[in-house]
Amino acid sequence: MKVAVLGAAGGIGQALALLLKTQLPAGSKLSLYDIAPVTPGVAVDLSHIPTAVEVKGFAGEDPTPALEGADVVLISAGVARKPGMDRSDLFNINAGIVRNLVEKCAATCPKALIGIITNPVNTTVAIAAEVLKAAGVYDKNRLFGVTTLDVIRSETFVAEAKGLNVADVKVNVIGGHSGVTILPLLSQIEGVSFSDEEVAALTNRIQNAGTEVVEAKAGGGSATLSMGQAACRFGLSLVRGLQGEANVVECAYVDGGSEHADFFAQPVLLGKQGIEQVLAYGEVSEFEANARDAMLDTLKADIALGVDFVK
Ligand SMILES: NC(=O)C1=CN([C@@H]2O[C@H](COP(=O)(O)OP(=O)(O)OC[C@H]3O[C@@H](n4cnc5c(N)ncnc54)[C@H](O)[C@@H]3O)[C@@H](O)[C@H]2O)C=CC1
Ligand SMILES: O=C([O-])CC(=O)C(=O)O
Repeated sequence: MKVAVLGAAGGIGQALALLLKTQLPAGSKLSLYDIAPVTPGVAVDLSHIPTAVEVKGFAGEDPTPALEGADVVLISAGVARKPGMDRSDLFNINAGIVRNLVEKCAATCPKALIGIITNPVNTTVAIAAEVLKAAGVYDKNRLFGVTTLDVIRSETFVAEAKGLNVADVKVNVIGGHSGVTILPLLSQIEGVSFSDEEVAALTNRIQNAGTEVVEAKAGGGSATLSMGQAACRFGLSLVRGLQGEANVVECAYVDGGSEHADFFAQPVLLGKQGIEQVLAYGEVSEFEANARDAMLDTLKADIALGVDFVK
């Protein structure tokens, strides 16, 4: 199994690469690419860790050598937020970066599963889909917006608030990956109940958790370490699905035939071809149904921005 990380010299990329070096199955290959000249050095550094995962690093303008034979491509290349910025403020720079990198994926590894981390995810995934369509290689079951950070944040915050073992807390997060489009389905969590005030406060914290990190880092970037962990969890799930493991389920932002929008984050069953089955997200509370319906104009506008950018 070969996993490529594009943006591998960045804050997320390096954390993700470290976790993949130590957690990918034995015999895997890890391919690191970034425009930053340090990237081959990041690979040399990681290569001294004694695991049976081969690491290679590539820098420069062309990601092609890193993408050859890739089964999974995780893209975190681009710029991150500073205080006062919204994720949509990243569009001007990151849209072009994602478009160019996905063009290279289409040409070099058209069957790879592609996970987009680069913000604004609601829009960059739509850009990736249009690029793949234009190249004639689009398969909706192989493209994912990585929303796992919203899931792990929800699990962490709920466990903290309710004094639970975090390993036992599972939360579906649906919608998209910014502000009001992030909707944790707290009503579904087994064995806990929340007051209306708790639901409102927890939902708000999860929706604004990215900003919480951006402000705490005070100009030094956004979430990198927790995102590295989230992307590693998601990337390993893609690999486990590809290897034929049963019952691998993750929430992700996908073109899954949702009644709500062309792309919508919801649980998907992963398999040898990427998405094996898009799963229903289940019963929701009245609060959640209202929040879901209220986000749709924002989400659809974010998607349209990406489609228009490519067309
Ligand atoms: N999906 C999610 O939940 C999350 C997404 N993000 C997003 O991930 C992205 C990366 O964040 P960080 O790693 O913190 O940023 P960073 O600035 O630390 O790293 C970005 C890396 O991308 C590289 N890069 C820029 N243009 C490139 C290109 N054309 N080809 C290859 N590499 C290129 C840079 O050299 C840099 O090493 C941002 O857009 C951020 O908003 C961040 C946190 C969570
Ligand atoms: O908030 C940001 O800019 C980075 C991000 O997507 C997150 O931490 O969820």
